[in-house]
Amino acid sequence: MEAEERKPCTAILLSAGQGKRLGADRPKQYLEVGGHPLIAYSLQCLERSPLICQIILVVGAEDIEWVQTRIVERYQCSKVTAVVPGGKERYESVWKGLAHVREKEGYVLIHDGARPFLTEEILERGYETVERWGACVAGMPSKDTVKLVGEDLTAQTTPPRDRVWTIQTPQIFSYSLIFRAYESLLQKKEIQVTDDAMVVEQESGRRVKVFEGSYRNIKVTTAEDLEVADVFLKAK
Ligand SMILES: Nc1ccn([C@@H]2O[C@H](COP(=O)(O)OP(=O)(O)OP(=O)(O)O)[C@@H](O)[C@H]2O)c(=O)n1
Ligand SMILES: C[C@](O)(CO)[C@H](O)COP(=O)(O)O
Repeated sequence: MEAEERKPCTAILLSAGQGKRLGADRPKQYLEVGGHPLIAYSLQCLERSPLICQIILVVGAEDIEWVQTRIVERYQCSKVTAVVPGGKERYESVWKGLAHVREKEGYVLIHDGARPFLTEEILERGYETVERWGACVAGMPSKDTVKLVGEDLTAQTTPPRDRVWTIQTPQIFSYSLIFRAYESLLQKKEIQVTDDAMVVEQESGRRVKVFEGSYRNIKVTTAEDLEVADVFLKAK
């Protein structure tokens, strides 16, 4: 399909986390790895992609100015139309980003700024999937056996491994679906969600399709992940 026939897709790049599990002196997405801040890698991939029309960067309130000059201007990201403050939890940051989407007839792609290895191939696969399903997430088959474990740390059940996928970002939805799902979520008193697909599953009952991400598309969460990211970047 020609690019001009395609619906516009807005990216929300999440960068308002504090990186507590990594415990560096600043949020992990701003640590320099391979000569650039981690956030710069996925940001540049989104900037270059013909599939993305607008980028919304959601950052800590205290980092807005720094991100504007040291990231957006340094990497000449002309698609970034808004650098906005996030919330305490990831879902709050997504909600704040959704308020700045211009193309309400199109798609919204949500990506973790702490996942530096986004590629055009992943974006292509995601876009093709969202065109068919309206809601999709990147994932990969689990290489390990997964067990649900009780509070006493005894194994309770072992789901068949060929049905277990670990879920990544990007997660892509039609704007109306994700906006309504988040609007409904935020009415709740108790909120326990760890990704955007969960919000859609819970609040709309819609099935979310999983498409192939990449085993390289890791999220930098702990210090070991930073070492892995460094190795991947050196191999590039
Ligand atoms: N309130 C939050 C929390 C997370 N994120 C973003 O969501 C992504 C995935 O979150 P995670 O790895 O959990 O990052 P942190 O919240 O920073 O990590 P931690 O839980 O260790 O503090 C990251 O790009 C992070 O910046 C966000 O925008 N707003
Ligand atoms: C959205 C996500 O990256 C999918 O793997 C993940 O759930 C984020 O979780 P975290 O608790 O913010 O690390």
